[in-house]
Amino acid sequence: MESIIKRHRIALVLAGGYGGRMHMETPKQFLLLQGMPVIAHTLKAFENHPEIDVIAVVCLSGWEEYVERVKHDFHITKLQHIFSGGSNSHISIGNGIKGLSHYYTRDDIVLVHEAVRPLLSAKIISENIRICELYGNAITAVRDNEAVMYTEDGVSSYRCFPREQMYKAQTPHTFVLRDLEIAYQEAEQKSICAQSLYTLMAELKRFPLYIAEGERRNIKLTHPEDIRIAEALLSTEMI
Ligand SMILES: C[C@](O)(CO)[C@H](O)COP(=O)(O)O
Repeated sequence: MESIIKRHRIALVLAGGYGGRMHMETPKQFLLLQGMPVIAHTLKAFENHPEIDVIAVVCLSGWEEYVERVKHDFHITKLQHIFSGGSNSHISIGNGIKGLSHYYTRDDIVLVHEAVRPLLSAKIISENIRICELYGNAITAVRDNEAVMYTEDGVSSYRCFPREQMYKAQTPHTFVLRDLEIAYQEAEQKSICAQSLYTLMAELKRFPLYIAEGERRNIKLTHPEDIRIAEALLSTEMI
């Protein structure tokens, strides 16, 4: 009889940054949002999703105990690994991939998500898994609703892109572990330090990248006003 090996679906949550643009002492992934740490909202989204088996966090140095406390206080039972963050997101993702490679097989699926996108929905997680299982990868993205101006000097623009063809990348970015390992090996050989996993994969051009429908509310907390926007979005959910 043919043996059926179950593929793990792993959420790799990135919480390794300082969030300088937020101008707060506390890194933005640990700020409170409706009385609950931002990262707790994010971890809950994965914890509550039936298709996610394991959660791993890439954590800013010195905040590991805080994450352990969040795990305990908010009953994040799927959180099984905390890996060290690096000095930028490229290195942090690399640390996460190396860490996961010790425990999981190369066919397992990894959803790489920024802790500072706490309004992640179950629908986006399901869509990432569906698209990745169908095509081999998934990048969460939303259609753009504004014109995009291309500029080289930040002063003038001579080029625009058709709006219908523009999408904004969000996270999760979902890949099989094998492709993540290969991409990071190649990045190391070519000394590439990418801004995000999406930009790395786009630059390497190893395969097409497939869109998983995102949501406008899946915002990334970057600037102080984003906290108020997220609070407002969360309170509309409760009505
Ligand atoms: C990954 C990302 O959120 C996709 O839009 C974005 O590239 C991250 O950018 P940041 O400069 O690291 O916040």
